[in-house]
Amino acid sequence: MTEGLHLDRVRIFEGARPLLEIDARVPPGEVLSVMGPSGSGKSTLLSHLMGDLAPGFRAHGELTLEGQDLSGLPPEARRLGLLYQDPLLFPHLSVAENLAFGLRPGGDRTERRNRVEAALADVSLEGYGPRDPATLSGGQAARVALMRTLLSEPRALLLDEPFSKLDQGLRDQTRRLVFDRARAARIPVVLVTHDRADVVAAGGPLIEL
Ligand SMILES: Nc1ncnc2c1ncn2[C@@H]1O[C@H](COP(=O)(O)OP(=O)(O)OP(=O)(O)O)[C@@H](O)[C@H]1O
Repeated sequence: MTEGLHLDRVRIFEGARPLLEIDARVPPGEVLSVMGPSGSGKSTLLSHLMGDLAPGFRAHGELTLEGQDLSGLPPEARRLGLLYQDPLLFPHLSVAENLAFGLRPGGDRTERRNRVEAALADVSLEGYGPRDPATLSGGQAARVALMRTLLSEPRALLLDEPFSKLDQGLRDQTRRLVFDRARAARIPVVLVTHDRADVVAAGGPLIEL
């Protein structure tokens, strides 16, 4: 099987200290959940997938996405989407400009604007384009961040506790949105979380570090 994301005997060391070892296959549209105590290396694993390990860490093993070996690729060539706890919208750009930032190059002005507007409508934020991101609620900002990431057409989605700051109702709604979108786009997802409810909602396998 060459589809999806494969982590084959991936081992990460912090200096000489073994930090983690993981072996997993994530088919398109499926969510692999990763849990573990603080400091067990969950965020480091995502950095490794992004091709952005901090100095002092090294990794062995193979990372393959859609049959392509990721190891030799710089972060931007991997085309992965990463969402954090904080939406990290650019404060000096409007909501629409934040979304346009996610768009891949190409298409004329009208087409790009239409795609941004469609993305806003998709998450019930019609008319929010000109807004300053600072005026958005937590849930609205999370939806904009998700759409900005999806507009970049990532080949896989990496989630670092993206729901943990949302209140209960919003958390359920936002995670459903993320998982549904990933399934529809058939992109594999790696979800780092401390919340068992995320794992249940994700419906895929769980690895505990
Ligand atoms: N940028 C960095 N530079 C140096 N060491 C780091 C860096 N980021 C993390 N570490 C170290 O790497 C190890 C793993 O940390 P990591 O953040 O991956 O854990 P985590 O499982 O994501 O923890 P948490 O649940 O608290 O977010 C820890 O020993 C931590 O101190």
